[in-house]
Amino acid sequence: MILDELVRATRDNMLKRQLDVSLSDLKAKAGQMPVQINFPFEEALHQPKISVIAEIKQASPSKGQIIPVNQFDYMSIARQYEAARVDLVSVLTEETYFKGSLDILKSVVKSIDNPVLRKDFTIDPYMIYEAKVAGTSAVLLIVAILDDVQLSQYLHLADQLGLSAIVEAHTASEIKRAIAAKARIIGINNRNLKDFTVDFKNTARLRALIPEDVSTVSESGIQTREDVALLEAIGVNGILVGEAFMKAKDKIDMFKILTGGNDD
Ligand SMILES: O=P(O)(O)OC[C@@H](O)[C@@H](O)c1c[nH]c2ccccc12
Repeated sequence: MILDELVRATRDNMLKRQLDVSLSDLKAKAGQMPVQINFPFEEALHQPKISVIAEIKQASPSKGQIIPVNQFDYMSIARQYEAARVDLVSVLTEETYFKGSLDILKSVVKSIDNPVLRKDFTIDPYMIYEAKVAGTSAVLLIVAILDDVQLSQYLHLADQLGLSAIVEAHTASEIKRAIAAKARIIGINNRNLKDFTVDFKNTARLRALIPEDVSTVSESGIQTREDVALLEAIGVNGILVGEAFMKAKDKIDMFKILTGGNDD
């Protein structure tokens, strides 16, 4: 299964990074950083309109290389997202299949004011400290690759560090586990990570299981104004859009298309 392979690669890469920077180094650095007690990532999801999380990724296991390597000017893409007035930015940091990195993340965080999500296969507290030290506002916790103890421990650690967490689910039982772990943001992944199919109907069904006081983000496969209108009708706080933005020559235009032109 692809998810097992992603977790394996993530662990290998993390072990390599640990040779350079130990957990205690990271903890010491994190201890010197301010805790963002206002959780800006969550604040940005609490608006009357749908919030847009624009993602920076050059490649993925389902699509391969999304844009040519020489067009992957992530600093420029980040600034275009900011100029388009997207609400939040997500940066893929998984190295092997998504060709991301912590360096990309750090550069993006420094170059824009938007709260930034570290998008990765979080499998160890080490990665949550890395996200904190990189200056991000949120991490991703994927229910399918964590047990219940890890899920609540990692949520608690993120909270202590002043980081928000998108807890990602794809099935009804995963949604239940996310709620039981007291997730404040649940990401419904429209893409099935086993066969890569995208299904908004599944999302509509799962949305109904999430209580009103939990924010919902719809993730993956969102390409058109019609897709977004459907998700607005289902009622989600935010959408996470990667490929459509990465392929768009004009990010400002794409933002206007997706949101129906209301840039308030
Ligand atoms: O490029 P898309 O189809 O708009 O999808 C973005 C995002 O949802 C996708 O990158 C994603 C969703 N969940 C993930 C978990 C890990 C890595 C990546 C992802």
